Amino acid sequence: MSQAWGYAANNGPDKWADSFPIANGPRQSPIDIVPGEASYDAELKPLVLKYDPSTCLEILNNGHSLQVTFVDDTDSSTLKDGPISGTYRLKQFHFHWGASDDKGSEHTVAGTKYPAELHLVHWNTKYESFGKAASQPDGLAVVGVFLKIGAKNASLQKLIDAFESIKTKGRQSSFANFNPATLLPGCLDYWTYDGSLTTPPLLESVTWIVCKEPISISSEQMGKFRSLLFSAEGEAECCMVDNYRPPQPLKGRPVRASFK
Ligand SMILES: Cc1ccc(O)c(S)c1
Ligand SMILES: [Zn+2]
Repeated sequence: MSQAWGYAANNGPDKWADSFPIANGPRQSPIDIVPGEASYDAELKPLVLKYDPSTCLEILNNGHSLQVTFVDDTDSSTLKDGPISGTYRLKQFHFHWGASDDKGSEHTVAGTKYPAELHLVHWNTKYESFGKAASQPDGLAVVGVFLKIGAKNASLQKLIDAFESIKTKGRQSSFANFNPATLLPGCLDYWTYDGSLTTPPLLESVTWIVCKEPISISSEQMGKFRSLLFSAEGEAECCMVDNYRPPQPLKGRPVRASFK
């Protein structure tokens, strides 16, 4: 794949293995989660998420998704317990979504696709940085939250209100005092398994924590996500949609549930 990776026919998920052979590795993500085949693990702890809104730094269009980035030089915004050991710091969150409401999530639940999926990316502080952690098998922990069409979401609206300033690839703007905890569902029951980044370099360093309960997004708000562009200013406009990787082979991995 001579050109940069993306989600088009010529550079999308089916082509990623050309430049990133790990795409066919043993612990790739996302997966289809089959609740009846997940095993309840009574030893799994509740998630402990502590987020400090003052660590929120900026919102950006990186050409693949919209991303909100956090200051991660202290343990102000962290994930602990759940299936992980130690302390993982929040680095960023971003989304994956579809061109229509019948697709867009990366993980699926017994084959069901949600219109979008939120990823909260955390790195293990036993390593000195996100970059170092990202290459370690226990380096990252990503909390996945499904989005379901329903009531308008006031927390997502705060992100959407900034979209005009990040419409095109490479645009970023300051984004302060946002509390990512407001994007979490009320119930934090989850499935967990060992996987990877879902975008190149597809590093197999992620402990996935996928929440069972979705959060809501209205149809109008979903339309605003689809108004963002993959393309940079001055390029032919290409709507940022279908920026999701389809489920990958489980290859014998156990999927555990924190709930009965
Ligand atoms: C670190 C990171 C970057 C992009 C992603 O889609 C995910 S899932 C994780
Ligand atoms: Zn992601």
